[in-house]
Amino acid sequence: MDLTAISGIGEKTATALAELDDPERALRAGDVATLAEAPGISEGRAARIARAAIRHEHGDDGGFLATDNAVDVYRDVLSLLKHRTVTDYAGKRVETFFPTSSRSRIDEVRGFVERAVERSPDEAVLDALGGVRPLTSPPPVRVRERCLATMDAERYAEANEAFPELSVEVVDDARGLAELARSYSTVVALDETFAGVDVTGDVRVRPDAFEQPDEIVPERVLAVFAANRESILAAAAVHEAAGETPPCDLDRLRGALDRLDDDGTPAGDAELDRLVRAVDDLDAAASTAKSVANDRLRDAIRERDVTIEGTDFLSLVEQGARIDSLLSRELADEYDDAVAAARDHLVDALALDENEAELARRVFGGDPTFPVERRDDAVSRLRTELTAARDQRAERLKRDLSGELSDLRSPVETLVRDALELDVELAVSRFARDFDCTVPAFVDSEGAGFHIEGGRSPLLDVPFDEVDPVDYGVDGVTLLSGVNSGGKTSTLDLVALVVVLAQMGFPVPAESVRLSRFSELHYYAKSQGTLDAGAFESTLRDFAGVVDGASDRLVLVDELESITEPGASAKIIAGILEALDEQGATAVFVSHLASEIRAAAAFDVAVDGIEAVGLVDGDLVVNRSPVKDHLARSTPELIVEKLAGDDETGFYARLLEKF
Ligand SMILES: Nc1ncnc2c1ncn2[C@@H]1O[C@H](COP(=O)(O)OP(=O)(O)OP(=O)(O)O)[C@@H](O)[C@H]1O
Repeated sequence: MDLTAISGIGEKTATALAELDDPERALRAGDVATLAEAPGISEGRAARIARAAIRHEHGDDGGFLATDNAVDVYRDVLSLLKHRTVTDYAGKRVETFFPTSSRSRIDEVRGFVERAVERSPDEAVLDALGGVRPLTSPPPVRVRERCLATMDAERYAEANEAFPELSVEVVDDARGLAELARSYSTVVALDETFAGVDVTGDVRVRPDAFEQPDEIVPERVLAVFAANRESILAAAAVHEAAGETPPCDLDRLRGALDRLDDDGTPAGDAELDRLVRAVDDLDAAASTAKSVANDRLRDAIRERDVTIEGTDFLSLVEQGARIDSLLSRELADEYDDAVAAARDHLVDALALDENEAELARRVFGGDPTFPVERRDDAVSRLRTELTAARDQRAERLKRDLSGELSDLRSPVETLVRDALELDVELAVSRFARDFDCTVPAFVDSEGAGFHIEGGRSPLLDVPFDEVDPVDYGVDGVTLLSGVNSGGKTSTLDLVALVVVLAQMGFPVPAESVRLSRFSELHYYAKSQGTLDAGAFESTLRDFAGVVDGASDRLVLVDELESITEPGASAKIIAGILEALDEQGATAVFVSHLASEIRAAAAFDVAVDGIEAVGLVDGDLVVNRSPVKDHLARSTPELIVEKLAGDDETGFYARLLEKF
């Protein structure tokens, strides 16, 4: 697939996406998390790219939301959905849903929604979702004790690229390998030619290194799991709380994570802990052991009477012989005791095993001296042994653990991705439940318009459970009249909302809805007062676009008359309605000038009305559902009618006749 064929994806983005394992799948699935793993692609950008790819696949030109006000309605829908997501991921992912005229796209989303609304939002699941994030790749960890070796310059470059964690060295022959083995704990030779070469040290010949990177650098997979531990555990908790079958054994996964430290090193191994401590404490323990020996020997000397023969005394005084010579003769047992105490201390303090204890014993002993000295060469030999044992143990544990985690890597990717997707599905399900939604029915015949029963907009400025259900249906071109504050604007908003949701493939907040699959939505909200000549001209230009273009459009316009003086407005609106009628568009124009427009129009314009059923304590009681083919009485008319009721002068009756 040529990614640059998708509008909005340039060469640079296509190159970044090509770094992913399967960019086409991620694009098709709207998998924002995977797309955002491409270098330099944020989640927001990933959502836009996914949207562009979906449009491309379904042949959608992106023109459905034809006006700013239509876009605003879509934005409102997105925020209702986002409000019901838990993770940032799902917040971005819902942006991959958009209204369209493409039947295949609408059907695709309806399939997804059908599954989603089956989900019952459960507090425990929502809680667990709070800890789930898309998996991240930590920066490469530098591994100093291992290197790669090759004789081939090309392989050298490849290895540098594929293994940023390791040094890569060029060698000429087996001798080169042997030299490297003296500086590194492990040397991994990449060339087949080294197979069978006998070199001292830990040298492994792995021509398959590029296919098995986790075996060569077990730190890599360990780092991924350490960096994403919380998210992985949260995703596991989500599966359990939701009763979903996880893609791997969760106890095994948790067991493996328990054996991993936050810094990506193996944890919970008593033997490794012992060796780490022994290396760290070796110097301090050797010094303490020396003090133990000297304290003991000093005490012994203090308590002893030493008899010295005259010849010995003379040789001490005359020849400068050392007092130590007396030690071996007079205090040999005490010296041995002191040395034994030092050795025991060292072995106990470092919890050394049999072989290590053997080396530790060499740290003290030899010819008696006072004070007792430690043998630094023996300490350093012991250190070398302990360090090698520690590194080998760590390496083996790393390899074992990374082998186990490598097997879990792909199931864990699925585990986290499924948990994040569940968040999206739950948001859709909560939306559908919160607003008592139903699945709308598309009517295939052109010009079928829309028919809403029991529609309730969650965007109104009253709590949702106080919204009066509205029934309204229109095919063709219609004027919507009605009392002030009767709900005309709210009705247009409801129609726009229902159509946007339906054409996203989503359920709608109504008892039932039938509608055309509209090609475009043109929504013009009420303008703020009379426009100056320039703004008026540009509005008229806009409407030239509205009346010219794709058929089967839905045009919703709120009180266009306010753009200029009433007389001119009525004529202009009548002209626009005529053009829309000729095109077979579905249109609702809210207006207080219904009679005037009707009189100016060359065809029989339908007029619906939102009627006040009366005045109670000065407040209008309104039937929010427009009455078909009915010019609603205006608020002034109602008030005059009320005054005429108890009128003795005849003045109000006279006014009433004017209506
Ligand atoms: N279906 C409804 N259920 C409950 N309240 C509603 C409903 N529709 C409208 N309202 C309330 O009536 C108020 C006025 O509605 P709206 O602005 O739609 O009336 P309007 O007929 O367009 O008014 P105007 O003629 O002044 O432009 C809304 O702010 C809302 O509080």
